[in-house]
Amino acid sequence: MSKNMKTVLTIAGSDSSGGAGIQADLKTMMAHKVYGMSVITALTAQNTTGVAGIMEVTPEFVAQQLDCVFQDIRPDAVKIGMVSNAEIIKVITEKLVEYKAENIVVDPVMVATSGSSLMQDDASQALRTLLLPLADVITPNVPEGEVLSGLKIETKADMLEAADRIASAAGTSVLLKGGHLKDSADDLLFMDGKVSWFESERIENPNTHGTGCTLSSAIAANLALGHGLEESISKAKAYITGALHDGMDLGKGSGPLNHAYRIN
Ligand SMILES: Nc1ncnc2c1ncn2[C@@H]1O[C@H](COP(=O)(O)OP(=O)(O)O)[C@@H](O)[C@H]1O
Ligand SMILES: Cc1ncc(COP(=O)(O)OP(=O)(O)O)c(N)n1
Repeated sequence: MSKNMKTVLTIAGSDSSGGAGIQADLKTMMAHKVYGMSVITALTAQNTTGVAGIMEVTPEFVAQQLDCVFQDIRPDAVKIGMVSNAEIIKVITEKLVEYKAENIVVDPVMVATSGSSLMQDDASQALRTLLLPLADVITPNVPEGEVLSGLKIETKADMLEAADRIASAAGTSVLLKGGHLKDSADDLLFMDGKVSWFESERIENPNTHGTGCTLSSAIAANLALGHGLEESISKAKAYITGALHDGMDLGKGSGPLNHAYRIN
């Protein structure tokens, strides 16, 4: 019996194709040998070609799931992904405060790479004012970074300005991911006014479904394992790069990653 098992909770949407959302999060946690738990905010009918439908869970049932988790197995870290409306964001915020949750990673999921919206328009304000300030780190991609900063992001210099702005507004660390830029796949951490780049080669692989979910879950898993934020990001970046390199090819569109890629 392992008494030292670390635990991570994902609060996110379900992806029926298993490449993003809750399914990607739990697979990533398993690959990191931490115990994964899930609070589901929405069901999506989706595959590698896009999102066909969304069924939201009621805020009351999200609260009930959170109570069940926190009153029994306390998570060492929490990852938050798809939270599609303001009421769900409000209830998650209240519960995280009530239970004094630690090591919170928020991936501000707004639009899937396939183009489908995963957040209602009125939720953006609740995200900014309620949830983002609670996070230890938030992990926007370039389009999300543009919405949160109000700036166009085309270069690494733009990334720096946008991350600075988002960090000041939310009062937390920001990992701005560079996967949507053309020439690099470098991610920028803005933490306490300090800038760190996490660099990797750009891998020519069209199968990138769920990269953001996977990265944020890997960061949460590493935080739960006791690593600091920079080390957790560095390890998560190595994991995502390895999984992309693995070259698994499933489905008719942008396929999922091999989450079982071996971690050193
Ligand atoms: N083609 C690629 N080659 C290498 N790393 C990539 C590539 N695409 C994305 N990544 C990495 O995957 C992670 C997720 O990034 P990104 O694709 O920007 O987020 P999202 O999936 O939220 O849109 C980041 O660490 C990013 O640098
Ligand atoms: C249920 C669900 N949650 C999040 C996403 C978005 O996943 P992400 O890793 O940010 O990026 P893409 O898969 O869109 O590249 C999703 N599709 N479904």
